[in-house]
Amino acid sequence: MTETRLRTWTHSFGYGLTALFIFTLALQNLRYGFYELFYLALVMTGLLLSGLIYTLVCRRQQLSAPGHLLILAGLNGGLVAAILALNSPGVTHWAMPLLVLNLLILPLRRGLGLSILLLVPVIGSLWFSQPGADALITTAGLILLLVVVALYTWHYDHIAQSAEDLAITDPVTGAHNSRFLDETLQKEISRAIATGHPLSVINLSLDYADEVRDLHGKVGLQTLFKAVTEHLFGVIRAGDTLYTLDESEFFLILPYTPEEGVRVIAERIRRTIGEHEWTGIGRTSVSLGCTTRGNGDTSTASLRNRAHQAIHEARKRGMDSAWFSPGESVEA
Ligand SMILES: Nc1nc2c(ncn2[C@@H]2O[C@H](COP(=O)(O)OP(=O)(O)OP(=O)(O)O)[C@@H](O)[C@H]2O)c(=O)[nH]1
Repeated sequence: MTETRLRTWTHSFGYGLTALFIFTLALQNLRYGFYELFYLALVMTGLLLSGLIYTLVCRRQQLSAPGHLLILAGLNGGLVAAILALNSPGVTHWAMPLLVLNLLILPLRRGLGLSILLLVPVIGSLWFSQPGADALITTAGLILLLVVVALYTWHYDHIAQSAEDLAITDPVTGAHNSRFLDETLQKEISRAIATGHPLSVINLSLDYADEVRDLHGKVGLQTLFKAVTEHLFGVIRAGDTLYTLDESEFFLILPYTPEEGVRVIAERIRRTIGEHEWTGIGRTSVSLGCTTRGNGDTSTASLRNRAHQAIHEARKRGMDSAWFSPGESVEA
């Protein structure tokens, strides 16, 4: 299940169950003749149902739907106004489902902020209208509920972020993986088209990887691969992104980098890798295929293929070299 769909389900259940709960309170207050509370609960039920409808209408933009903040601010504000106006101690308990709903639906910081804004007047009115011991127990209950739900939300966000990082990261090298390459490259191509800035890429391959594997085993090759990854992270500048494709191939996306720039950085990478003494391996070298986006390049495939072919050209020239293939240009 995607995050968007999961959120649509949880938001719908959250609004739906809270609406049912508050509507039950409305009926109970009607039965006992507390008409002000009955109308308050009815308005809240209406707002909760509008939240449910909004969730279903915006189900494709659930992660960024701004209307939830308005609906929840209305619910929280309405309850605070009612607590202050009605002076009815029982109403403070209605804050409990709202605290949970704020944190279930809004991003953690906003949910926490809104809940604290709700809790301050609720707790104030408790201490004003109830005996100290009762107020203390209810205050402790409300704060405990807020802390537990906030911690749970934080924990969920943390796990979701880790899962997302794992999905786009190579577990051996810590660089991004090939799955994330096309997604990022397409975004960078669109950005380059929109802004007119140059975009270059480098496909980079370890020379003699098979020989390294035969001599030092799979572990030796992996160690070298990891060390070269770290070296590359140290050479490239902020904004460049590095991807590891298989156990001997890398890809670099270099935004805002023209042909002269990619030639400079490719040569720097080739030279520094060739000069380095690699622990357990000794000397090694790389072949690099570079290209810069031409105005005919609108897809990731054209840039990736051209950079890949440029590596073959570099290898034909005897390894340890960089080859640049110019981009495709079309008449405007
Ligand atoms: N994307 C990218 N381009 C680089 C990098 N290093 C050099 N370049 C390109 O090569 C050009 C010349 O780089 P340098 O020889 O380091 O000269 P520089 O004047 O210090 O470069 P900057 O101040 O980084 O622009 C830069 O303008 C960039 O286009 C790098 O790490 N990443």
